[in-house]
Amino acid sequence: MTSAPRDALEFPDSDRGFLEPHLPPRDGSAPESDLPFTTLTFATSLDASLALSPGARTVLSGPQSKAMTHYLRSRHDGIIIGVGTAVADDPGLNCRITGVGGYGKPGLDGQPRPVVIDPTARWDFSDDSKLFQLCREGRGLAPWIITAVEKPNAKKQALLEKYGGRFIPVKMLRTHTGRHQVDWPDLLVTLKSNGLNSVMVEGGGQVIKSLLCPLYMSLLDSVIVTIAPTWLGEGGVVVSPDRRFDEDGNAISAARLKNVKWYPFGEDVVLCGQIKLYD
Ligand SMILES: NC(=O)c1ccc[n+]([C@@H]2O[C@H](COP(=O)([O-])OP(=O)(O)OC[C@H]3O[C@@H](n4cnc5c(N)ncnc54)[C@H](O)[C@@H]3O)[C@@H](O)[C@H]2O)c1
Ligand SMILES: Nc1nc(=O)c(N)c(NC[C@H](O)[C@H](O)[C@H](O)COP(=O)(O)O)[nH]1
Repeated sequence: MTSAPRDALEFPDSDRGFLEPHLPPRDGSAPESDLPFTTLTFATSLDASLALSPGARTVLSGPQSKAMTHYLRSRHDGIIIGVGTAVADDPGLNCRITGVGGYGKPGLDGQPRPVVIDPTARWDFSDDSKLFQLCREGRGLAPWIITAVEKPNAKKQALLEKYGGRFIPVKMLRTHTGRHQVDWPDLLVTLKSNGLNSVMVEGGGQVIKSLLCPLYMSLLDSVIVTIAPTWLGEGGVVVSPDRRFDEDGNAISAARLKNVKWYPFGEDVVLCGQIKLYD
């Protein structure tokens, strides 16, 4: 073991057991499936906000649930975020649990692949971006950027490739409001065929909303939500999927979990479950 960096987090064995039924199998996802094991995980306030505003990095998780999120990162091959989160947070998207590669262990074993959905390749990353600092220090992997642009900016591409990352062009649909919409099954199949047997989707709001729709929610194998005891107030980035309607036109819930377990964790509570599918 090499010594762990100062930002290393501890996540004791005694805290790990409860998560096991909600995690990808240790030997990878079902080999016969084209899809990776897919977990939706995020932290929310009591008023369903992920952040104070779309551009604001907002700490919600307490120390224990933050360490839990990093443990989840060690148990997935990839982390998916939207470009809004990349721009707002300048994230590291690595795993900082003691014992993984770069945190007490040589190599990058246990480090997930960051995957950023960026339809127009607008993320203006540079050598100073946190992700690349971590790559230089041997503490994280370079991102894959999922884009609808066929020929992204050559300078950005060179920088990305210098660290072992890349742009992955995919076909995207457009919503009725003109927004890009990734074809989730297609993206997940692409990620699995590139070696990611499990992925966790961390957010932000638009990414989560796009998954929690009738067309795509069945792709989720597991949902793990940290609920922090705070209200962020109006103007936050809210997790609020589109409503569904029954055959009589009455509004019904947008999505619901089944097999639910609640675990108090420090001052937070961690909610684990699976998407309940409707007929
Ligand atoms: N609390 C948490 O767990 C958590 C997690 C992640 C992000 N956040 C916060 O959320 C905020 C960002 O959320 P947001 O909703 O503004 O941005 P986002 O991260 O969801 O990114 C939005 C952008 O990503 C792309 N995108 C998203 N979904 C897509 C899809 N299905 N198809 C194609 N492109 C898609 C689009 O370009 C869109 O403009 C930040 O403040 C961040 O700190 C919090
Ligand atoms: N679990 C969790 N609790 C939080 O309080 C919070 N703000 C996030 N946010 C999720 C987001 O996807 C990434 O955590 C950030 O983008 C930063 O990532 P890093 O920590 O730099 O690796 N996630």
